[in-house]
Amino acid sequence: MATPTYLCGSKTPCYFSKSASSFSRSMCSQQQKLNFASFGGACRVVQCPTQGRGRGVRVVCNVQKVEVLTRSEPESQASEGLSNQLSCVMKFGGSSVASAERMKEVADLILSFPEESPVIVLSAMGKTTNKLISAGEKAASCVSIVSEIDELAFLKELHYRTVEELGLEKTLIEDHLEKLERLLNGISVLKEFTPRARDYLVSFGECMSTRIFSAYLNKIGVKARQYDAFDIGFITTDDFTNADILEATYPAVAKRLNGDWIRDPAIPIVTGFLGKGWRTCAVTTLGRGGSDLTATTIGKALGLREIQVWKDVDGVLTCDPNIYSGAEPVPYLTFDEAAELAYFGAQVLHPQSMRPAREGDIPVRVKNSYNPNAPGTLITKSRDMSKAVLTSIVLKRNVTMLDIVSTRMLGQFGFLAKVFSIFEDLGISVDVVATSEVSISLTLDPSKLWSRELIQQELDHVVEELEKIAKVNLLQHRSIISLIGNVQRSSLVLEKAFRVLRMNGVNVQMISQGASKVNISLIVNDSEAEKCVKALHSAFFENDMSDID
Ligand SMILES: Nc1ncnc2c1ncn2[C@@H]1O[C@H](COP(=O)(O)OP(=O)(O)O)[C@@H](O)[C@H]1O
Ligand SMILES: N[C@@H](CC(=O)OP(=O)(O)O)C(=O)O
Repeated sequence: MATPTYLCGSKTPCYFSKSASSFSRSMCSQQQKLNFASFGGACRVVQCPTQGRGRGVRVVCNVQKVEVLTRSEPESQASEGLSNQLSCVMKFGGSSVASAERMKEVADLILSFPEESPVIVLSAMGKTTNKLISAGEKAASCVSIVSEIDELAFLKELHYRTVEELGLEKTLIEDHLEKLERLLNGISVLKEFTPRARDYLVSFGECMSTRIFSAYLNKIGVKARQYDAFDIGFITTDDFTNADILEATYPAVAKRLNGDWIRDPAIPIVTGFLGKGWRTCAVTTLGRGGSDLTATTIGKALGLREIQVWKDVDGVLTCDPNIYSGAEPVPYLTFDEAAELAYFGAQVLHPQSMRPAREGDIPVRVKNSYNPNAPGTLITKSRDMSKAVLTSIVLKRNVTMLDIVSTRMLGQFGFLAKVFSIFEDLGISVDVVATSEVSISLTLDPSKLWSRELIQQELDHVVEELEKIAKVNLLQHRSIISLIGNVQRSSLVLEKAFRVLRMNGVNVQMISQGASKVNISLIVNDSEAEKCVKALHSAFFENDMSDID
């Protein structure tokens, strides 16, 4: 490690200043090489202890110009360099905090924005949530000796190794891992894995990742404070595995985070994905990928300047990179576009996450924690649509479609109302709809069905109820291809899309372009869907568009 040269040529390290928020370089007489008590590659507001004006001189470094010489052990008053207001949210998903190495990189990344006082939202490490769910399923079904469940051993090893590699105490997560094992034992005895137990079980992932990361920041001298979302006012419905945030959350979260920040500034490290059911007071989860929603909720609650969601891709892409590796980042999106995209299956954002951001009118930036210099995607209320045709193609697989034809003659009224009241009574949400006076084609939202794991019984029941008033044709294994873009130019989009589909021998079974100004949905067979997405991507994003412009 290079020998540090301290601020103003001092032989002792510089101290972090109290409440310094402005830079007064002129106060520092010597402009030589500075070490601003850097941590993790970033520099912060510091105080010069030896400079002529004595302690209390406030200096904010210009990060670009500062040469970082050491990762010095900082002084206890590190947090005092933080500004007097929280400024943004930075959410890091599981892929961003999958290992000790990644956590160090994320810490460096956060500290490379010294002008920010962020709220950090973290997901569970890597695939922890999946592992917890399969551990719960095994405990409930086949395995009687819980300690033999592979996933439990994996999670223990991952978390203890991470703690060790970060130079932290095992005790930090020991309690959680012991409690986790006891919980799995309970599930194994009962042979029952209810949605409520499932939410409590998966909460261990975020509870541990945030404790580890917060302890690491404190270790490197950045004052941080861990929060469990269910303890700081994230109040939700009691819909375990898919809970909705309730309004009371916003003032409660703002009061807690702002209050603590004003009293004793420390970077808040909040568990993503989790809440507390308002009736049951039990831990709930916000649906898979729900940490994005935690981030936007905090952004709105605190009225922050920006919400950043850090992923493992260069932003929202023109299609799922797992379907087509040539997908390109989309630089700008509106909240409406992003919401449709997420709702119709783009895994990159949680379907509900745009709502708080839109309500609070807070820009959301999707960035790549593996490639921070990539510009990412900026999501705002509006953007220049004059040149926009198609923004992104989204695929939602394994969708169930229903063709419902009234058994009565033409001219009857109330048919649509009757059909939809059946769905309402059964609590099933409908995705895409196309209607005539006597027939309806629609698709059912699979996530709603999956989350309650009642797929077949529920479908049978739906059909049974509908058959009282109509002929019903149930079609499974369908896909929705959503063309997200400028529906003001729908004729162009449709002309090109249908030409591509015809050339690929694909028949569209249903089409919907409704009130949404940004989405045209096409239903095709699951087996043809990927081929369609690739062909559409190639036609819209890789070929010359002049023939349709
Ligand atoms: N249109 C899309 N744009 C970007 N990523 C997408 C898209 N569709 C699917 N994905 C997938 O979403 C992943 C990122 O979302 P997610 O796994 O929730 O990230 P994280 O765990 O970091 O929050 C990407 O790795 C990519 O495979
Ligand atoms: N850990 C949760 C919540 C989440 O948001 O995760 P990620 O940000 O890694 O998608 C999940 O896997 O669903």
